[in-house]
Amino acid sequence: MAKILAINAGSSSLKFKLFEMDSEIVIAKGNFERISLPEGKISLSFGDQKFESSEEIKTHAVAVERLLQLMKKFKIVKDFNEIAGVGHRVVAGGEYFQHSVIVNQRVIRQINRLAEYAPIHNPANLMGIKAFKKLLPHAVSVAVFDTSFHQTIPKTNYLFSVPYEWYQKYRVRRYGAHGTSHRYVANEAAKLLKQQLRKLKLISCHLGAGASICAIKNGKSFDTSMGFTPLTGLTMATRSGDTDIAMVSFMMQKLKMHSMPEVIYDLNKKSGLLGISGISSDMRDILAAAKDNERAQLAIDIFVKDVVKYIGAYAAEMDGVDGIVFTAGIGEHSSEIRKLVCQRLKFLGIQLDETANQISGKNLVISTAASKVKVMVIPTDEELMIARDVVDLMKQNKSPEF
Ligand SMILES: Nc1ncnc2c1ncn2[C@@H]1O[C@H](COP(=O)(O)OP(=O)(O)O)[C@@H](O)[C@H]1O
Ligand SMILES: CC(=O)OP(=O)(O)O
Ligand SMILES: [Mg+2]
Repeated sequence: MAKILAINAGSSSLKFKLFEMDSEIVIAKGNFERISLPEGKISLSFGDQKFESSEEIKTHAVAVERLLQLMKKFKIVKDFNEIAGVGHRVVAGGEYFQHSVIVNQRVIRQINRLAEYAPIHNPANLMGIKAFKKLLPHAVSVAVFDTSFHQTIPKTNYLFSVPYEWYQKYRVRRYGAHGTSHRYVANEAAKLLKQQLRKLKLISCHLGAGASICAIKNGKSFDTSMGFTPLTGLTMATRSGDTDIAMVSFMMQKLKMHSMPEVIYDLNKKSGLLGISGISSDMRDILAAAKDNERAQLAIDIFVKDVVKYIGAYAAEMDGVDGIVFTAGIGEHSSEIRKLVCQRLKFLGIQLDETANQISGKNLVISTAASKVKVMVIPTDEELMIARDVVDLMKQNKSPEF
């Protein structure tokens, strides 16, 4: 038995869970939301106690600092040395990290090198790793990569149609992201449907601030919407999703920018829901404004269209689909977006159960019994997957705690 901390830094959030392992009991959990937006939100729960606060959270570094402060203040652990292992989500592992690993100096250097593969994520992930290594030097530190699950994608689906040498020499290819989440919900979906995962064709829609869709065939990632970096695929909170990259040099000239990365920064940080609506990157703000704001409505319409487009494409690629899963911030909580998507999937024989669709944050089938494809809401649990990987690695390394 040991206490394991799982840290999940997303683009707009920092989530954590403290587990008692192997029992998987959650001792404490929390979410730092709306990082770098007005009205940041902190919510923690531990035992029967709760703490909530609205405060500005400028960066992920501020969130980590505040988390440590609150853990001390509320004595979430009596002594930090009780924590035997800390697992961190790392978005990009390239082809280098096919599985989770124990972090050492070499791993830190490699994650740093891979920052170009996830420029707005890997640096925040690394900052978390370093902060906790400093605080808990004796705990085993583990990196769990978003890209690992997608290593099963066949070449036809991961290669871009660019000179083949780009892949051979420089490993330019589709890596995808959110793999830990897609892997988790696929397993839960099979349980919910009481079927064997290896016999199912699933489409997992991870719709958060970052959003990606994954075609999962026989339990394995078969295709996914994110590309070389997490910039492509769907319209996201601040990311453009699919675009024509020829616009990059064109816009560099028009905006009198000095380098391509400046334009790519705008595609990562000023585009998507924020870029279209002009009001916010947060779907909650956009839904609230849409009634009398044409551009907010347009942002919703484009987001929904993208989700529908990828579901259609992946159903075609897999030659059918048995189940569609909605997960992550928008997918778990917005019945409105789920309804808008499902209304446009009637051609697949999908029928939404409007009452079931009111669910938020709980595993549930939200399609009717007659629906040809089962639609599900499954709250993701990247933190649990991270904690399990930490324990597995600790056992392999014969850590005394296990
Ligand atoms: N009730 C809700 N309705 C619509 N969108 C929501 C709701 N709750 C959360 N969201 C959206 O979910 C996003 C955060 O998703 P999450 O998966 O937690 O983020 P991250 O990508 O940072 O991990 C927010 O940007 C917000 O737009
Ligand atoms: C990869 C990615 O987009 O992650 P997040 O959704 O947490 O921003
Ligand atoms: Mg996330």
